[in-house]
Amino acid sequence: MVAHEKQSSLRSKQKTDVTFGTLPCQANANFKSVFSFDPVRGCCEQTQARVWVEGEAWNPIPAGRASCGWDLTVEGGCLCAADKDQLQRRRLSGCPDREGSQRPNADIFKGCPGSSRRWLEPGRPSKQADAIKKDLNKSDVGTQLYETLGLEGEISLAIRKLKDWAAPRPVEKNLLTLSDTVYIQPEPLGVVLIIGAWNYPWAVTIQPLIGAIAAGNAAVVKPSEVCVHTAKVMEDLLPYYIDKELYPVVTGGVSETQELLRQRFDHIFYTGNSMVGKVIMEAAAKHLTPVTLELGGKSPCYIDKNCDISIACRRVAWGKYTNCGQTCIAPDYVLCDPSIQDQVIEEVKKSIKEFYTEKPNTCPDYGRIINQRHFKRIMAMLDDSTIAVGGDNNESDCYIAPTVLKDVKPESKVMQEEIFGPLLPILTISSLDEAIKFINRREKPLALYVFTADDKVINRMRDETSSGGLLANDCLVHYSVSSLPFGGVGNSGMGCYHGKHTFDQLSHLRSCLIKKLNMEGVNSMRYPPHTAKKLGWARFFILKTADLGWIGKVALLAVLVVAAAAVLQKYLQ
Ligand SMILES: NC(=O)c1ccc[n+]([C@@H]2O[C@H](COP(=O)([O-])OP(=O)(O)OC[C@H]3O[C@@H](n4cnc5c(N)ncnc54)[C@H](O)[C@@H]3O)[C@@H](O)[C@H]2O)c1
Ligand SMILES: CCCCCCCC=O
Repeated sequence: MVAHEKQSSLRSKQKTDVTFGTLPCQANANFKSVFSFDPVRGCCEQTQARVWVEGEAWNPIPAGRASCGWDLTVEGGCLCAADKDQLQRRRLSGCPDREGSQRPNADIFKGCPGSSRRWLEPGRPSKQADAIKKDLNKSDVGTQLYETLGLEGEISLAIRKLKDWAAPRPVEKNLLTLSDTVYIQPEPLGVVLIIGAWNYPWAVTIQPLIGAIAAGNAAVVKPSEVCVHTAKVMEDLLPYYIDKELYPVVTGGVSETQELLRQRFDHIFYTGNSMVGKVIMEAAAKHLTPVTLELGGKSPCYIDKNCDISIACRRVAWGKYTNCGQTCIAPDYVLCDPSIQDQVIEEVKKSIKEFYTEKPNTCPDYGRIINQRHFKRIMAMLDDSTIAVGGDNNESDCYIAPTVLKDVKPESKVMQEEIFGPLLPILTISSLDEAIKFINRREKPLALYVFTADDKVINRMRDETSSGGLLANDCLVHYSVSSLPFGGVGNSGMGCYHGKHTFDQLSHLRSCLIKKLNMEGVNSMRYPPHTAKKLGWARFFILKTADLGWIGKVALLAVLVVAAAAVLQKYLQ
């Protein structure tokens, strides 16, 4: 189905919302507002679905009825519907350890039918790699290295850790709640809209999806239309491996995305540029929908005089020219002392040759600019700068050679926006202080790179600047560490993901305090009539004991128990 047909079918389904009364088991039942449910375990008691049966009020779906229908609703409209029994059967088969497990459940990633894992298995003829070759000239190995390897890692991490992530998380208590059970219970948000970008189309679109599924959400996946071939393959392949009713792929461009954005979701996870990020946030605000914005910007790279320039430049060249510079965390520009500029140029040049040969245009590991619009945008940045290395290009092939620009001025074109292409401007500054000032005068970047042998320089950079991530003596690799929250700050984004961070980002961390109905005496200090004496006790319990350590609290509790026992004994005599 082409994009606009799909959209209009979605729209027409939305209109039928409240009269969606064709459930197999109960013809007179209608659904509304289904946002919070457990698609992995299919636990109907926890759904917030409401069912209306003639002559009755809207009620939470009771177990018997829920088993006949399953509905994902956006803003009072039905986005897609599936038979829940069928989903359940599909998930259960081939997943022997599922019995009694916690929700959500990692089985969806294991060898179950519908598993998202098999399409990532290396060695399979890969439609993804073919498509991505056409879109960005990424090699098969490059696609595995930069796109799918990380996804495999995330899936296997989710399989290993999901039980822990989803389990109740006990928290520290104060003295007043010492006998209560106090914990955080992660729960699914509902339906997540994932809007992907084109530069690493699998990585940035599927990685949030893994976390969304792990956290027990349904998700609408909207790949970037800019990577034409990959979007098509994603649309074709995903429903084959994971449930299309719970994780539908919606393809299309700006108007389709805007149509999606008019709907109500429980979270929007957007990856792309900061300008569109504002559009997303504005649309989300209409429904008070929380957003994760994975944006970009100009990530600075400071090369200190005091470092191995050759190694630094090899790492910078790798970070810059991978995927032809179209990486959100690519070092955008270099700041260095004038005395090392020529050496930096020479070393980057050497690395370009080492990685991509004398003729990068014939090297299978060197990518292409995504399209001619971006080609023209990048080429226009060269107008007022001096090329030190590279500069060759071919519009028909969207080829721009790895390029280094020297003596670049802050006001030059290449410094006005994120480059997102294979141009490396070098700007000379006279000191670390000046570098820090330069960075702080601009928007907070997604990544900040510092190359130095001096820990003090690293510490100063860390303490006196702000950025999504900070890397010393390397580029890009923080992206591959699942335990690090990946995301921007300020203009480079909000929210974060990877590993458990995605799970948390796409869960509601629900505060739970479970008290027993006994020990009412302890509560008297908060009940009216309020008195100074009661306030004094409240102050003591809440404030004074806050600083006590674990042992202190137990000791205090023991004293209080003994005192209470003494009082009680005296009272009973
Ligand atoms: N932080 C990250 O993880 C990360 C990863 C990749 C890319 N990026 C950033 O993304 C940018 C490049 O991506 P892009 O923005 O060119 O990607 P893009 O053009 O593919 O746009 C991203 C998504 O936004 C949608 N979109 C575009 N215009 C829209 C509009 N007016 N209204 C609603 N939706 C719209 C597109 O359909 C697409 O799905 C760079 O700034 C890069 O740094 C960030
Ligand atoms: C290990 C490098 C992977 C880089 C992926 C970056 C995604 C953003 O553009």
